[in-house]
Amino acid sequence: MKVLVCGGAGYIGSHMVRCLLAHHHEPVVYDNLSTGHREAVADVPLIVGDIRDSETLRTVFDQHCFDAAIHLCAHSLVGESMNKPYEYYQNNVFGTLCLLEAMHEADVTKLVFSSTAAVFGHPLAPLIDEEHAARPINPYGASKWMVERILADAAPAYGLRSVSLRYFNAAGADPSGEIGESHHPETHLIPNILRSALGKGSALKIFGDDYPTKDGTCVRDYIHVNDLAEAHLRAIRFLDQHDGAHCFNLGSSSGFTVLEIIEAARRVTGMDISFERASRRAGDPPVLVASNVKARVQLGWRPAITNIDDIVRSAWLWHSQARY
Ligand SMILES: NC(=O)c1ccc[n+]([C@@H]2O[C@H](COP(=O)([O-])OP(=O)(O)OC[C@H]3O[C@@H](n4cnc5c(N)ncnc54)[C@H](O)[C@@H]3O)[C@@H](O)[C@H]2O)c1
Ligand SMILES: O=c1ccn([C@@H]2O[C@H](COP(=O)(O)OP(=O)(O)O[C@H]3O[C@H](CO)[C@H](O)[C@H](O)[C@H]3O)[C@@H](O)[C@H]2O)c(=O)[nH]1
Repeated sequence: MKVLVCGGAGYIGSHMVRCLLAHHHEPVVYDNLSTGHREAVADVPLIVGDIRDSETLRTVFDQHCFDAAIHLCAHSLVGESMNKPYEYYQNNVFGTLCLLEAMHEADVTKLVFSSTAAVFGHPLAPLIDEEHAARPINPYGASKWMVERILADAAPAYGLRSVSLRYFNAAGADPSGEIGESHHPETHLIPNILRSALGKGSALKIFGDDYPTKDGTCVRDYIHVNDLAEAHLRAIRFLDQHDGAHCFNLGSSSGFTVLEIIEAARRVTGMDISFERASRRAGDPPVLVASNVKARVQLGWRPAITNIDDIVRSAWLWHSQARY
């Protein structure tokens, strides 16, 4: 397959590109490099462009015959989205509409979209399945939910086949150590812990230790980035057999507290990682854990890397020798 990977120079996108190559597919990356890295996709065609630039997109679709598109572009920081909602809706909703229109004109009918656990807001159940109500509590989650709604309307109107993959917490890095997570500023927990172990960045802070969880810190479902990539391939194959708009929650179905992740990092690095206790971060739900039953049954997907130390170890390999 020839696959357009929008946002392919980013953290998850660059792992997606490697996964496509490993399965002998042909990825073409489209990315404005706002948070992505040219070095992360050195071996594949990279078109530097913005999804909101319809003219450039049209040229790309004229020049290539794609079997499917994977759309990972977004602004994706929850806290920032509270202060800059226009920018979030502009990039995440308007940008997606530009891509969808270009796909429609080019008759590309299969899309895998990066959605998020943030569509659920404050969860009402310990394991979140696809029946759980979507009630986002910040503009980032709302923008992703709006796109899911647009995809549902696009199916009967234009015949667009789509899968929205709601990632829980993407984590880890490719075992080659050649690509990994590199955001500036970095807000995610595992990179912040490992950077702190390396003496980089500011002191590690735990945001809130008074949540109703076993040790008072937030629980998250960490899923290896290569397992996420694999799910996209399965989603494209699923769309060969199914029309309509579909969604799947992608997680491991087990949760770890912030303190447990720090413990895992201590075991992996052999270092004593110090931290400060800070107040809660606005918009953080106490617990977010996926039920992955639907993805297992309908996509035949199951995470291969489930041990939290293995996930943290793969991230450590990257952070201890990060190339970009
Ligand atoms: N990292 C996570 O834990 C997580 C969890 C849930 C959902 N997601 C979603 O997954 C996707 C990828 O996340 P990531 O962590 O790899 O982020 P990232 O910032 O590393 O990657 C996003 C990529 O999209 C590009 N991009 C952004 N806006 C663009 C535009 N208008 N035109 C062209 N390129 C553009 C960026 O340059 C970057 O390469 C995002 O949509 C994010 O919302 C991520
Ligand atoms: O330096 C840090 C960083 C994070 N945390 C805590 O660690 C947990 C995980 O935080 P991350 O920032 O790593 O991840 P989030 O769960 O906030 O966000 C992730 O999941 C969201 C879905 O809820 C979005 O999709 C988002 O893009 C994705 O990064 C949270 O409780 C957070 O408060 C800290 O204590 N210290």
